[in-house]
Amino acid sequence: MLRIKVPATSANLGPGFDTLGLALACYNTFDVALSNELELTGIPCEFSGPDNLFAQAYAATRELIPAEKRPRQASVKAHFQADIPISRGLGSSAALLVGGAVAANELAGSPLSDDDIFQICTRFEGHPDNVAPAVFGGMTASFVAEDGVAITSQIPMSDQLYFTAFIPDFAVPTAQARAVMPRQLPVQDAVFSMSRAISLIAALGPGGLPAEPTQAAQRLRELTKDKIHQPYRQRLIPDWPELLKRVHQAGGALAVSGSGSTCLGISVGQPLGPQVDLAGLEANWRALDLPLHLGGPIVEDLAGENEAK
Ligand SMILES: Nc1ncnc2c1ncn2[C@@H]1O[C@H](COP(=O)(O)OP(=O)(O)O)[C@@H](O)[C@H]1O
Ligand SMILES: N[C@@H](CCOP(=O)(O)O)C(=O)O
Repeated sequence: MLRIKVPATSANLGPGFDTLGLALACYNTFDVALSNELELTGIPCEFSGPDNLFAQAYAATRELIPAEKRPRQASVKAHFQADIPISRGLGSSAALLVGGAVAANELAGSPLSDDDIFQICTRFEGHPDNVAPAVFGGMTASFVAEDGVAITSQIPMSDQLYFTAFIPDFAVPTAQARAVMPRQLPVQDAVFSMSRAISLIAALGPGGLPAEPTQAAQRLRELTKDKIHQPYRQRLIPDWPELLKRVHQAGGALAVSGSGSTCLGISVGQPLGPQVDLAGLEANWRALDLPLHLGGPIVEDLAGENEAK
């Protein structure tokens, strides 16, 4: 029996639509073993059939394993402990895909590389920005080349940064949040976001922000602005203007996390969770101060012996 822990991810970081993402220390944990039949436990029953994303990624990854290394047992039993909230913009779908792909690979003795896992899961997810940090950890910038190959780079991060997930009690499925975006954009809106995304990458690196805390917060607020997706998605989050005001008063910046509904707070020097009052908003919100997760998914052999051997 193997235990696989895959981190939550927060994509876009404001202006880096479908490009930037980071891994956060909140996990989906999958206890997995080879089996002749698919058996998924610990999940809401509406998500437990063969179209479950974990099961789909498992099956697709297994097919890519050379026949001589493919385990004889055709399927997997997996128990989920899913701490990543579903359809809240924290990469729950990417975590399931990566969990399934890593399970298939590990139970076959790891014939595939991390990059293979990244390619398989990106094809399912349709964009690489959650899958890359879920597979490689830290903060990543990613794109899919014209030949269909996904490419990612790790971005060095300052250790002075704090990330806070403000999570509401309502879901926004990614498909819905993509549907509210316009099909075409004015060039000046694209430039608005592109210029901030590039400067944001530099700003989040070691020594990338002004040393004076008020100026650092001001710079982060400017660099997390966006005109590609946030203006449209903020309308799906009725508390956005008030939450933004409170986060700014607490000295932080705020971006829609992935496609929402979670909003990601970024601050320098101290976490925002204890500083931001969440009372009196329309929705019920909770704040989770989450360290960056570095490295890939965590794999532990619970039985001391991998069944594939
Ligand atoms: N714990 C889980 N168990 C089963 N399916 C899940 C789980 N978490 C996520 N999913 C799948 O992922 C979908 C949510 O994906 P999406 O709307 O992109 O949200 P997110 O922003 O959380 O990735 C769900 O509809 C379901 O199919
Ligand atoms: N770039 C995607 C990211 C979706 O992230 P999720 O965590 O909401 O699945 C988008 O903005 O649609």
